[in-house]
Amino acid sequence: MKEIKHYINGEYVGSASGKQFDNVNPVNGQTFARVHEAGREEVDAAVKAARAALNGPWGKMTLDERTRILHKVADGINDRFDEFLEAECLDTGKPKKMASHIDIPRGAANFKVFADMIKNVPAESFEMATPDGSGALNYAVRRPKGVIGVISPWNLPLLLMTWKVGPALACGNTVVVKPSEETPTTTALLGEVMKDAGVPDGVYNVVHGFGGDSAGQFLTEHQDVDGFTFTGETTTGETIMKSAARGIRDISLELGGKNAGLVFADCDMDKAIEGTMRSAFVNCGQVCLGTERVYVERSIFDEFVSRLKAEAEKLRIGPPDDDAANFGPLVSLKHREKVLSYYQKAVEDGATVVTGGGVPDMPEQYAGGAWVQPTIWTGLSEDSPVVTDEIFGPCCHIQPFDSEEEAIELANRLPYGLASAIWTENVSRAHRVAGQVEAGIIWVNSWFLRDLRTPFGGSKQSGIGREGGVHSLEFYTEMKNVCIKL
Ligand SMILES: NC(=O)c1ccc[n+]([C@@H]2O[C@H](COP(=O)([O-])OP(=O)(O)OC[C@H]3O[C@@H](n4cnc5c(N)ncnc54)[C@H](O)[C@@H]3O)[C@@H](O)[C@H]2O)c1
Ligand SMILES: O=C/C=C/C=C(\O)C(=O)O
Repeated sequence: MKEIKHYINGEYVGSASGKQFDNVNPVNGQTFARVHEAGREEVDAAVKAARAALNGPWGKMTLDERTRILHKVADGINDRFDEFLEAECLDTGKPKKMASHIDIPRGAANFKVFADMIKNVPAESFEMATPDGSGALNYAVRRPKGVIGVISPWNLPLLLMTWKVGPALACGNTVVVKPSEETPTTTALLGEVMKDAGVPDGVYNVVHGFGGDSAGQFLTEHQDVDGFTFTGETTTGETIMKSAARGIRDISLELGGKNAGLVFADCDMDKAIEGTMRSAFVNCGQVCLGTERVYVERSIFDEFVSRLKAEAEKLRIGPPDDDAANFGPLVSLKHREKVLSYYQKAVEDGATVVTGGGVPDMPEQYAGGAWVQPTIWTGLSEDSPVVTDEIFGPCCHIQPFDSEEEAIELANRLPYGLASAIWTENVSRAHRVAGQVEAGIIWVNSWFLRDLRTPFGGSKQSGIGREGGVHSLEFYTEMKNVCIKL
């Protein structure tokens, strides 16, 4: 069986302990690879390699050389597009059609965009007067933050990992990546691309394993890591924040959400249905920005619900290779248990199940997979856990509202604040509501439309800090002010 090893100092290495875990295909529940689990020893070796590369070849490289190499990394991903696609779909079960449009191209773009950006970022300078009349000049330069610990989730594995590694390397840092235990393959494969592109050994390191009492915890506790960038659940973010506090290390946290879609009667209904369909069901609902709460103005509520139901029932469930399929399994049977527990809870709490609510019948060869039905509910109380907790599944609850004020209040009532989608053709309303919804990312008449130069992140319990554009450069560099007395 295939083995997935750590990538440390430019070499694929196994764990000294011999500990391994299964990599399971969610399409059929079968183990297709064994993954080495890092102990403190491997994590330490990876951090040491990253430190040496930072002080050595990578730190000494010119900006031009570094950015040229990062372009080669992007080209390397594109050259091996089909391998990345195959690997990502084996780990996640997602439709190849989707991964070939979103995950893999963004994996490459994340290197190009930030390599170009770092070359064009201006420096700040201030002239000042001094009592002796000679004056002084201040200028600020950016220096790499150092060794960055990157901890990434399983829902968009390559996209979300490179979203951090791209800018981190562009800024001259070195990294130790701990991908999700569910989806280690593309992060491992990227090591080969790094090597071929001429990235010096030790710049990009990968350690595999779980979170608590495993590679994730060992990495965040390692005192020679200068900062952590994490995407995942809010509770994990809290744990990482505590570890990072020791030694005063910086953090960037992109966390969970329970995002609201607000659909006004003056919307273009076709657009609102198409966008809400994607935001609730794409990637089997496993997108942090997804809409699990839909609020619809009462006069169009019935029409909206019946149209969304009709569209959800047209989703084609199937494995990654099925070109007609646009809906894959959840990432794992364990995650399906969690999602199904909310499906059950919705019924207990008195929901009307508009569609779905269970497990689809699948052909024999897929019977062991993590399949679940796309599900829509109405009629729940706003206090039901189904409406307040992030489920991270292909489901949404639709609730009517009567006024703009009420819609905003409903959107803002939870402690999360990641994203929101507003559907209206009234431009004044669009600006007004966008200004009042408490979220880091607002889309009007669209969803998941991404310009990588824009600030990306969550407010409230959905995160700390922003990545994207110059905001990534802020996190991945230290500003140093030099004051010269003239
Ligand atoms: N805000 C965003 O941009 C964004 C994007 C994608 C996903 N998410 C969130 O991610 C979650 C789904 O991903 P997940 O289930 O993989 O999240 P998770 O928090 O369970 O795991 C994420 C990563 O953290 C590691 N980890 C877990 N416990 C750890 C610990 N104690 N110390 C160090 N590392 C630890 C895991 O092994 C994994 O690599 C959802 O909550 C989703 O909203 C947020
Ligand atoms: O699941 C969450 C999706 C996050 C997307 C990004 O971080 C991005 O598009 O850069």
